[in-house]
Amino acid sequence: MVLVGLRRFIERQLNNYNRNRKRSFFEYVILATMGLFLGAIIKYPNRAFLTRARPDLKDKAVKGYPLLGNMPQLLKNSNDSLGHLNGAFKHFGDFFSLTIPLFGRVILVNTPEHFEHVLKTNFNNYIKGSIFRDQLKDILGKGIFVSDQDDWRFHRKTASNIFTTKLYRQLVTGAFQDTGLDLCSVLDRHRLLQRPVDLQEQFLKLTLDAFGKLTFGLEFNALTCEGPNEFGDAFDYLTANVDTRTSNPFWFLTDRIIPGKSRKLQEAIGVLDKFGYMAVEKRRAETEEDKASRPRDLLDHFINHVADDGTTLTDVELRDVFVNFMIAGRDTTAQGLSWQFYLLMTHPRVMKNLVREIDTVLQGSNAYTYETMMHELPYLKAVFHETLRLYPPVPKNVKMAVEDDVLPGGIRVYRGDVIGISSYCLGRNKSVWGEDAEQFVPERWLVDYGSLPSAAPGMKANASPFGKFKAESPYKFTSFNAGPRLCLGQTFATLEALVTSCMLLQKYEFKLVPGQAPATPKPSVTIPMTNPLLTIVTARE
Ligand code: HEM
Repeated sequence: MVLVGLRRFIERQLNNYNRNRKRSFFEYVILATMGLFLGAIIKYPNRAFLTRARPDLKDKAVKGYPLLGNMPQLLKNSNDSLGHLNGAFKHFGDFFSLTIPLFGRVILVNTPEHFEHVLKTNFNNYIKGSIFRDQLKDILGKGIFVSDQDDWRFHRKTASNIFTTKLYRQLVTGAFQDTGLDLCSVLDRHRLLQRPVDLQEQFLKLTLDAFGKLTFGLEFNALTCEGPNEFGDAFDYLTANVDTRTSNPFWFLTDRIIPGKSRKLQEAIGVLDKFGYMAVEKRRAETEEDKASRPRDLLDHFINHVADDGTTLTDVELRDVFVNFMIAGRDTTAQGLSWQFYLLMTHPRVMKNLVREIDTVLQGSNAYTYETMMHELPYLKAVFHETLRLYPPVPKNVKMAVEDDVLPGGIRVYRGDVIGISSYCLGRNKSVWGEDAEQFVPERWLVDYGSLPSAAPGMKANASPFGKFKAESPYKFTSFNAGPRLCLGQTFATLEALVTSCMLLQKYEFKLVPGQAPATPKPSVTIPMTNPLLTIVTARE
């Protein structure tokens, strides 16, 4: 249709020209628009409009389309964006560049030196920025994940108050065991009915219950109540749908055009709002007596904050705190546990070693103390870290340059450029992790592994036979981020995952339901699995 119209229009113009006839105003406008369009195509033959030509990146630029740059490729590959990103690094090496309309130039980097530069050395120059904020503001509001500079400092400082060793000591012997026991009841029910269980679903319920209660005083009871999980479902819908905004710069239009999408988004956001405001309202209504009867939690710290000018946080700001922390505390650890159990079930040798370590160290007890979890189970810690290396719950991230800069290796960055970093790709980079980078090998995290006889002199009878855990530089293992914005919940998440793993592996054996396709990451801002993790659970002999 458009092409036929265009052809007729050109024919008419040629006739007019031959007959020396005057053109209408409308025809002049169309001709001028066509001229501008043609000029723009000549100016931006293979990159997005309004982006700067970068001859210095010629060999590192993914060839794009006139005016649209690399947007068509991103949209085409959006079902496996991590796989394609990883493939591009394999092709281009340590860095490459894309252009996207409205987002501008994106430079993607993939070495520890680049991560260190962006996340620490020149931290102040690389902010979340307006593109990222706009994409997420209807969900995350002005919370910690989308804030920069003073706003971010306020959130970080206020939240840091709760992440103390005292809290961790209480959690490992209290709340984490309580939710672990609830999960065991669910597994027992499935076991007795000989029904497979979706472990991914159950881990999401576990972290929701633990985090909701500990930080905002909300009893979700997701594990103990069967039936739909209103909060969890809304959350999953949003994280999956928001991810498309990173590859589609016109998301603000398409979200409205796709039938029903805008309504569904609003409904899901409404569910988060409902729970957020409920937590705030409940807390504001508490008596002094109620307050004294429970430990201070995250919401207390934010609700009691008084700024220098005497103002306190509004309900909307507290709702944003709620949503940001729920996304941090629920999805990440649950996904870490899901991928860990998947990898254990598909690597029986590792599973066997891990069960041996847990049995040796804990001797059948539930002495999940802070010290035991942090220092006496090196193989378990290695398994968890190796899982997060291959399947980081925050697999990709972007930063925006405030000023011109030069990255390691001499890569020029101009103000407004976007820097893309991916823990998923760095974790699979062979020049960083070795030829076996894409294999699941927990032993890479251990020292003295295999060199100690099982009962070496001076060794405790219940010491782990697997040596010691060796932490990596946070710029090489970036799954918890690094620098000033290092994950605030790193120890919290590690302890929750370790206690839960011990409780489950002491009691049960886990086998994948046969015939399932290999697990793959589902497109999302985090890294859920595409399909349920259907598992057969049996009691250990
Ligand atoms: C395996 C579990 C977890 C992983 C892999 C993880 C990873 C990360 C990553 C990569 C970031 C940086 C995100 C960004 O800048 O956009 C981050 C930030 C953060 N995480 Fe975690 N996280 C985990 C669990 C948790 C938990 C359980 C909590 C809360 C208890 C938490 C609290 C936070 C907070 C508050 C931030 C923002 C820090 C800041 O911007 O200063 N995380 N996390």
